[in-house]
Amino acid sequence: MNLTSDRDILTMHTHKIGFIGGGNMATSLISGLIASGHPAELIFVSDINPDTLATLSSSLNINTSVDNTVVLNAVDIVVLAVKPQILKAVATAAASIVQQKNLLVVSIAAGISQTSLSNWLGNNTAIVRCMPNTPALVLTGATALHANSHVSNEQRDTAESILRAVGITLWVDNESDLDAVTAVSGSGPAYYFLLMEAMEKVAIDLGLTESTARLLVQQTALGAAKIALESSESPQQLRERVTSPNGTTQRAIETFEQGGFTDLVARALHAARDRSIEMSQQSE
Ligand SMILES: NC(=O)C1=CN([C@@H]2O[C@H](COP(=O)(O)OP(=O)(O)OC[C@H]3O[C@@H](n4cnc5c(N)ncnc54)[C@H](OP(=O)(O)O)[C@@H]3O)[C@@H](O)[C@H]2O)C=CC1
Ligand SMILES: O=C(O)[C@@H]1CCC=N1
Repeated sequence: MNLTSDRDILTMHTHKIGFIGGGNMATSLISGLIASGHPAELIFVSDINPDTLATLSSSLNINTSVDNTVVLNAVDIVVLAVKPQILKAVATAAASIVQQKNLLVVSIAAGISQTSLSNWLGNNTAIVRCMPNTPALVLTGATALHANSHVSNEQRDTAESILRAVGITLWVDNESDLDAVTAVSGSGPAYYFLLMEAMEKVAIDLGLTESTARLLVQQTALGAAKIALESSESPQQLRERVTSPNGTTQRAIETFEQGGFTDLVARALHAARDRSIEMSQQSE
């Protein structure tokens, strides 16, 4: 947790926060909020799936309803956490309560623009669009936020303090930067998991047991991330420190580069960024 002031703590612990959609991301955010001290009784979630709600209710002791309007009526802030494809229907149905109660709306949907959200929720709605990531579950999330012109400074602080309870936060002035953020940190955990998945498989092929392979891969990922965060050196310098001349790492890195690793990473992130833009255009 990275709270910076008593005001942050007060803000996040007294607001009634609602989540529409109780899936992967909402669960990460809610778990993180509770782990960081937000009272469970001030958290409300709605979802179309009663089983999802039953699990959330029993594991986290929060308020649940299959009816989105029950949650909208109960809260001060609503986090829209459904899939982008169904956000239009959910937002349009929420619009009258959002306007009536002047709710602050926080959208975590990838590729849904401020323009679309305003069109669906009402043009004067205070909307913070943000892009978190799943490490929020373990209070190590990274979230970029963008506020529209109807969001007051106090509302900016409130929205940020919710996300800051589950990791680091930063604001982007240009909404279009969220497309790049989505490609880097929104989708990013999956890239590291893909590498871990591949390394684990090969470690087993090389003769290690499954449990040994997993433990070594996990601890190596943790160690690399920790040293990168704590060191003043760049990733390139840190990589070079591991790479003894003509040693094992050099052989592996050369193999990665011969396979076009850096170019492949570039193509993957461009593809994710382009998909985010495409989704925004399709939603408008
Ligand atoms: N997953 C990630 O890493 C990240 C996701 N995001 C964004 O977060 C949002 C949620 O993603 P994620 O949590 O992965 O998705 P999930 O599918 O896990 O969660 C969405 C939930 O909403 C439920 N739902 C569907 N229709 C409705 C409805 N009409 N009213 C209420 N709830 C409904 C779904 O139920 P059912 O499954 O039964 O349809 C599901 O439980 C997306 O917009 C995504 O772009 C942002 C950053 C990272
Ligand atoms: O894959 C997606 O579209 C979402 C957005 C970022 C992570 N998951």
